[in-house]
Amino acid sequence: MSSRISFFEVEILDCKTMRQLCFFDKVEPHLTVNDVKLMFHKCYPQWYPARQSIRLDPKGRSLKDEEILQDLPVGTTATLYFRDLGPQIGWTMVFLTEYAGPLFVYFLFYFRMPFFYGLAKAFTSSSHSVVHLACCCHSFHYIKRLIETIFVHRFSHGTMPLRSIVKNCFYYWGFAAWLAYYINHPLYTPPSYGKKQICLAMIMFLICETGNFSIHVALSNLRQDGLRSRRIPFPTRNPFTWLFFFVSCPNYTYEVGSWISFTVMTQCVPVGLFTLIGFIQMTIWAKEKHYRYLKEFKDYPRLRMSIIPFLL
Ligand SMILES: CCCCCCCCCCCCC/C=C/C(=O)SCCNC(=O)CCNC(=O)[C@H](O)C(C)(C)COP(=O)(O)OP(=O)(O)OC[C@H]1O[C@@H](n2cnc3c(N)ncnc32)[C@H](O)[C@@H]1OP(=O)(O)O
Ligand SMILES: NC(=O)C1=CN([C@@H]2O[C@H](COP(=O)(O)OP(=O)(O)OC[C@H]3O[C@@H](n4cnc5c(N)ncnc54)[C@H](OP(=O)(O)O)[C@@H]3O)[C@@H](O)[C@H]2O)C=CC1
Repeated sequence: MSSRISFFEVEILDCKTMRQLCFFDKVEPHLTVNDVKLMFHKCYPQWYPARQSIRLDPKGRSLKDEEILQDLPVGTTATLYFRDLGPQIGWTMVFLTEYAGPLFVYFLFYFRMPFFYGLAKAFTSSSHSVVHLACCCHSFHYIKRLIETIFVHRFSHGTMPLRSIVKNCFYYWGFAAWLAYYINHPLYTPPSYGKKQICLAMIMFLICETGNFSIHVALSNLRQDGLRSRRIPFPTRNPFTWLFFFVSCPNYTYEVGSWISFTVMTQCVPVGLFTLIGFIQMTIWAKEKHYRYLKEFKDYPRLRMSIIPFLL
């Protein structure tokens, strides 16, 4: 550590080419990585801070914005490496686009706009109660996600890569249209076991939605002090969070549960496919997150799996 140095010299090299991009002398030691990013941004206006990854090692981890220069293991001349993360989009914008889209798309089919099922069926309504129930559940799910995005989540990164939003929107918007087309189709047939199947699925759906919400609140509470670091989440007094005893990402477990319930309720193949792809993606993320917890926290509870208790 270089706590006795009065000023630093900071050079920033390109991660890939090792070319020097800029050099600052007389940099105050108490400045943070974020301050360095702002200085770098002045030299390169196209690379705003959220687009920058600043590292000590070209292949190492990105430094956190709040890390202080004098606490870094560097000499009087700090050599930092820059990587362009590509265009970024704010989280709130991302989620609003991702979740408002399916909500809107679904209604187009529910209200049977003239161009979907022909003019004769335009603006007619299904005689099956499950179709209306499915619309309520689908809308409830995405309205809940919108509310959580605005009022519950506390994200660590300010932004997300633009490419991710394209992928996510393709998935959400595309599937919303596909499954809404079949569920609201005039020839749609209700589930084989009728009311029993629908009621059971509805109860499961509500349990999973409540569970998912409870986990989001528990995760958000881990950052009540305003710090953006990751901590070990533990079960709280809310029984829905007790799934933390068994898995690292119970919010994903509940999310998959909601979509399985919706599949059972509607008995519709595209919904099942949507659920399967979501499950695969969430399993990949849950495993990555689980291994990161194990690496980062030596006292991480050993009983936990990634997404499915005792299995996966
Ligand atoms: C009919 C239609 C069919 C379609 C079929 C398509 C199938 C597609 C399936 C897709 C399913 C998606 C469903 C998703 C639904 C959701 O709602 S998910 C909720 C939204 N969340 C996301 O989309 C996750 C996006 N998040 C990320 O991409 C990452 O969190 C992150 C922003 C990239 C940060 O990663 P994280 O692991 O948290 O951080 P690090 O460990 O620090 O970094 C890992 C590497 O990523 C680089 N990086 C970090 N931040 C950014 C950034 N803002 N932009 C770009 N890159 C970033 C970082 O430098 C690391 O890279 P390396 O240095 O190379 O290791
Ligand atoms: N239908 C589908 O296919 C999918 C649906 N989803 C839904 O979207 C929701 C959000 O997804 P996603 O963002 O991937 O979920 P995460 O669990 O990764 O994150 C949820 C929130 O909690 C924060 N967080 C997570 N872990 C910790 C921790 N250990 N300490 C402190 N804060 C933490 C995150 O911050 P940060 O990560 O910024 O640090 C973020 O704000 C899911 O729960 C699910 O309901 C998600 C994926 C696919």
